[in-house]
Amino acid sequence: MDNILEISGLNKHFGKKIALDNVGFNIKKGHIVGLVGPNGAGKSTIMKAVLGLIGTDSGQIKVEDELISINNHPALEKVGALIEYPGIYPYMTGREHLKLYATGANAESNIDQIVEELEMTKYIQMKAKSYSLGMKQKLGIALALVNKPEFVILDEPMNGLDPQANKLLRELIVKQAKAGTTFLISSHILSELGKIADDIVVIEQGKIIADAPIDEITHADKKLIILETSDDNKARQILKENNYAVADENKVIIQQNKEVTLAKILRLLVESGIDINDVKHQNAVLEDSLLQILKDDEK
Ligand SMILES: Nc1ncnc2c1ncn2[C@@H]1O[C@H](COP(=O)(O)OP(=O)(O)OP(=O)(O)O)[C@@H](O)[C@H]1O
Repeated sequence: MDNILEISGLNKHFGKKIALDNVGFNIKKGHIVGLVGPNGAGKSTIMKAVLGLIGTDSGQIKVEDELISINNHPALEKVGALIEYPGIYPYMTGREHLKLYATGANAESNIDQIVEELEMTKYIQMKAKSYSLGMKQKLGIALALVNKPEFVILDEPMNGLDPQANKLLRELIVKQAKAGTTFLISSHILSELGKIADDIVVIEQGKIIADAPIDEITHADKKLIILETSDDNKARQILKENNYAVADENKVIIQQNKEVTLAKILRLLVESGIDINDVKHQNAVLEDSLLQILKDDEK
């Protein structure tokens, strides 16, 4: 079986509010999947349903081919999770928290390993009441990972982390995914998610509106050409008159593809008396692609 998670036809109401509307998607083993969408779209609700923390009205969730519900979650022994704010007790040390969670014969060495990997050694023996937001967040991530689960669900794991901690977390996630661990991660920090995700699932108002490999979502095959010219306004106007799709920005930005080549664009502009001062290439970033997907869906 290739999929670690299979969700189909999932519906959930909170009173009259539809939180999940016929949600379905699968996650392949060893993949890092980003779950993205606006505030209140339904990301946390999906994660809680997968963890059997909330019931749903209808639909199916399977982890490792086993059905999950609020009353039945045998497969969840293989799952580690950080959902919203980690439950942290101020008068316990970080290490005591990890001891509460760690199970199995290798519990102590697993604790040592995750503390070292997340660079928490300096403060792991201190009471959690002295922890900063980022230190608490790291402890929450450590709790999700300490038992080396096969499937990890992280809701906004980058919250409160500084750039160095973010990098550490990214590297750890990629390393574990290479070793076979699967990740479902929600984050509003798309620049961070975009660096590690294999696949992206986009949710809006409870509906899945896109579900594809990240290269497809960001059109990695189509680069942007960014020009600096002697007259950017005139350059944009000429390109538009010649049916090129030009972004309405201060710069001159055109999406490159098989038909739209740099050579054709430069020739057209130079022949129109415009000097080219600089040419840059840029891959579309996840944030822009997501905004476009949400805009298209609105239409
Ligand atoms: N316990 C609850 N009672 C009532 N409404 C809820 C409850 N939990 C979630 N909702 C509603 O369900 C919808 C989806 O919420 P959810 O927390 O899943 O969104 P989200 O995508 O995680 O948002 P964010 O990015 O802001 O964290 C929202 O409209 C929210 O108000």
